[in-house]
Amino acid sequence: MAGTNTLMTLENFINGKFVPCNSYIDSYDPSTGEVYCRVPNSGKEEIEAAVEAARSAFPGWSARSPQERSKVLHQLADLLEQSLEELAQAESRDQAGLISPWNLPLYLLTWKVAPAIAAGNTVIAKPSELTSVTAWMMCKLLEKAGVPPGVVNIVFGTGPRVGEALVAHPEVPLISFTGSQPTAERIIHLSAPHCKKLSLELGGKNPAIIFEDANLEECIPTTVKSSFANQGEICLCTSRIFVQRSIYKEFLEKFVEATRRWKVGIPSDPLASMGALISKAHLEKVRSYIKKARSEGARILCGEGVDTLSLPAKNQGGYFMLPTVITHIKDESCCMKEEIFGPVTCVVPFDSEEEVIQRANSVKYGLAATVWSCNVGRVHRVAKKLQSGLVWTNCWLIRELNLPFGGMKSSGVGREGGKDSYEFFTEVKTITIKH
Ligand SMILES: NC(=O)C1=CN([C@@H]2O[C@H](COP(=O)(O)OP(=O)(O)OC[C@H]3O[C@@H](n4cnc5c(N)ncnc54)[C@H](O)[C@@H]3O)[C@@H](O)[C@H]2O)C=CC1
Ligand SMILES: N/C(=C\C=C\C(=O)O)C(=O)O
Repeated sequence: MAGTNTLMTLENFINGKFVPCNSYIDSYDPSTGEVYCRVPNSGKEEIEAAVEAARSAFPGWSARSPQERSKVLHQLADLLEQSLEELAQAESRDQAGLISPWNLPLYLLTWKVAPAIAAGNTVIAKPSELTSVTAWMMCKLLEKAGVPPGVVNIVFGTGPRVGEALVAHPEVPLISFTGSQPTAERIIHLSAPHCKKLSLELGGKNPAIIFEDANLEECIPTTVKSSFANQGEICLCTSRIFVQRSIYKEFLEKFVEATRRWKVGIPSDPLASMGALISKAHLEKVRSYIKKARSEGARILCGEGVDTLSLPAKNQGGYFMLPTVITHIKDESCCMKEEIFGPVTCVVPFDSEEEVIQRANSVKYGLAATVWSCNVGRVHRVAKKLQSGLVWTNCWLIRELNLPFGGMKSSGVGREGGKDSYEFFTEVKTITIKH
């Protein structure tokens, strides 16, 4: 870090060294709306240097045995664990290549970096310009962990400038990206001339299907969490809740009551379940969906425009909003079709199993779904018919990192995690020897 007034100033990490940049962009603290850090505005020049570093480091790193690489990764994991509190503090401040988004910054970065280098690759990572701090903090641990210079290079900056320079570089053969579908389209376009290998983890419009025999005592708190965890800014969050008509009224009353208890607060508030959204522009985008729903005749049962949010004076400029529940909305509404990526969820009734499967599958996305029922046969039947890369039944976000992770349809291409990451980050070679 270089000191500039009181603002934290990040530097790129290339070939094992922190390198300053010619220009910088401001990064905002979402809980106050104030600039708190400057992030390198890197471009082609920095990508050239990072590619050269990664290329030079590759022969040595890939020649090491898996056991040697594993030792280094375990050392890095231990160091990250020792810095957990510091990293959590930093991430709650800006919360938020391998091209990663802003919503789970360090998790999504390490989720890609670890399997890539474990398999013997060298990497260039570009974290989101909105949440770069914890990636930069991790760079400080790489040398200590024994990661040789050039094996992990981190270049900060915007998507159109440095992201595109990385994606289009002819010597970068493989891209793992998590983010939005329009950006994925651009990455496919830019990488097509080089036939690059791509892994794309994109958005979702995830349904929760709640049958009349569901255990509501478990289903309601879990569905509040699946809708509003991390401000609804997780690609796996629920945003369409289908409830069987016979329990619709009871479910809604209890769900709205539980949503009102989902406390919005500042990062230091230990009772808060939800903080500020990532940016002013994103907050406005999320609010615009609620406005649209209202104009279509939908009802807002709690949250935005209905309840009052009280915040300390210094956080009045922060990007906060209340968790919001929408009902009386048509399946054709953009709120039921598009990824909002905020603390907004729609609740609608259904009558039959066939009908709800068809409606749940009627969007372009196919990432995650939950199914709630005590009938084991039904749970299996429905889970099988859902067009969804991940289905949780009577639970949400139970994660085993070795299981395949990824979506169908517009939710992505490929799977990551365990064996799938290993296959993505390696090439199979067939050698036929005649003797
Ligand atoms: N995992 C997910 O499903 C995520 C979905 N989103 C969705 O995307 C919407 C917009 O969020 P953004 O942060 O703008 O997502 P984004 O897709 O624009 O950004 C994700 C990453 O890609 C980079 N990027 C952007 N344009 C690029 C380009 N042309 N070439 C290479 N890299 C590029 C960004 O700098 C960032 O590191 C959200 O509202 C949400 O709906 C956002 C983040 C994660
Ligand atoms: N990829 C995302 C979340 C992953 C969560 C998990 O692996 O459990 C995302 O929100 O972009």
